[in-house]
Amino acid sequence: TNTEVTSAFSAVLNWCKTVLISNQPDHILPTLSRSLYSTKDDLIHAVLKEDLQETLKKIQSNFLVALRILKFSLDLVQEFGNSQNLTITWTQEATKQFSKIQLMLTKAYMINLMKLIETQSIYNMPTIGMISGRFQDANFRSVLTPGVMADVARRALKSTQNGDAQKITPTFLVKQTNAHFSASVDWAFQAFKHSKLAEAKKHWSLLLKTVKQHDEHWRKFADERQRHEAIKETQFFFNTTISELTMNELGSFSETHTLDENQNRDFQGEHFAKVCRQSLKKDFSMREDALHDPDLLCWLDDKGSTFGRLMEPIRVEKMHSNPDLIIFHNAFSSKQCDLIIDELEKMEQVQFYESGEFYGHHRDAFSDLNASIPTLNDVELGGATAYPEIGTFIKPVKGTATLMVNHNPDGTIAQSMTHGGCPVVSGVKWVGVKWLHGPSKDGGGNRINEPSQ
Ligand SMILES: O=C(O)CCC(=O)C(=O)O
Ligand SMILES: [Fe+2]
Repeated sequence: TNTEVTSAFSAVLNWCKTVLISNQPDHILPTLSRSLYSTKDDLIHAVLKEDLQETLKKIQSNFLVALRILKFSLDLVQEFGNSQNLTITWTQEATKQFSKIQLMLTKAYMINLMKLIETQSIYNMPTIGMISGRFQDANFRSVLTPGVMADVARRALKSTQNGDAQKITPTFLVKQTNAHFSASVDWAFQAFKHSKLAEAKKHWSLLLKTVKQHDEHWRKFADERQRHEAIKETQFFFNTTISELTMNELGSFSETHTLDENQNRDFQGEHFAKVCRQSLKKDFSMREDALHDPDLLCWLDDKGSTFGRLMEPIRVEKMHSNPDLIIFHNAFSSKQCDLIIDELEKMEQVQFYESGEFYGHHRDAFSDLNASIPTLNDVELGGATAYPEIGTFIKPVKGTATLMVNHNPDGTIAQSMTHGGCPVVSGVKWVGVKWLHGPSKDGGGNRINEPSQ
């Protein structure tokens, strides 16, 4: 929840109000208004009319902005407050809230850092490939901002220059960035403050330069074995440290973030990563040996009508037999996809991923049901569904639906249908998950057409 942000903000506003009502010196107001509003009039209007919804929304959606405002206000109190003799309570309150928010930020920051590190490990991808084009987003969200990226890169580079490049493991990065947390936030502030294009570009090119240098070192040390070790280390650190932080320091902020058990990086985890890496490079979804497998075929499905045959037959691709894994390439129109997102969201049957988010390899829990996974948008980069046992992947293309038969004919869960969502690198991913009774269970009610020669 955003209770802390809201009450911290109310504390700031109460102070503003007192300042305004008690006719404070004119030079306080422009400074104050810069932190929240573009003009002094805006500030006076908002505070006196108590028309604060918009500002609250702005602040609640971005901890970095909230933190900046609070930090700024604290400076103001220190500078002008004592002479006004009205700040003791407010200062105490604001300081308390300020530190809470900072902790929340630390946690959000570390989670994002983990996403970055995991994504980089899975794809073995240079950082530079992960950050291009993301600056636009930086004003409104704290997910993988240039500040986070720059910090990772800066710390990695620094350790490289000190001659301990081997220490560039996720644990090292997390420890370092945690210790130097405030420095990285400052960097982010600079980026926000100078959000004019020219300034942004300057920051950006500095960042890119640093990142490039880091990547050269990353490549050197990124052989399979070392990454595998590094990921195990990360997981340990992540599970212990984050939950300690949450329990001991965040108090009422109770949401704990732990990695899904299924994301245990066993040998198959490396397969998952491998298939994800392939998916970034290739455009087709058919597995490598598919052309020689008589069971795997592509055909057009006319949905049982002449009209369907003429107008819009579905292109069907069979990726695996016994049990079946089948792609329906043009199952939905773009408009239908948009509607489906709305509908499934209400039923909580839609899965949403942002940059760095993924769903580790797993088997779906119901042995008697099949999964249909409609892809509801196009993803800029990443986000394929990987099948490590089969050694194939399905790219997320808007309007495609995958049918996955989750069970063997005897009803047991099919090992071969182990799957997971690869990290989204750029863009977002919406997929629906729909559970269906399949042909082998209900005797053919939903039978899909077999290819007709
Ligand atoms: O996001 C994906 O590609 C897969 C989603 C999935 O496997 C699930 O929701 O069970
Ligand atoms: Fe699944």
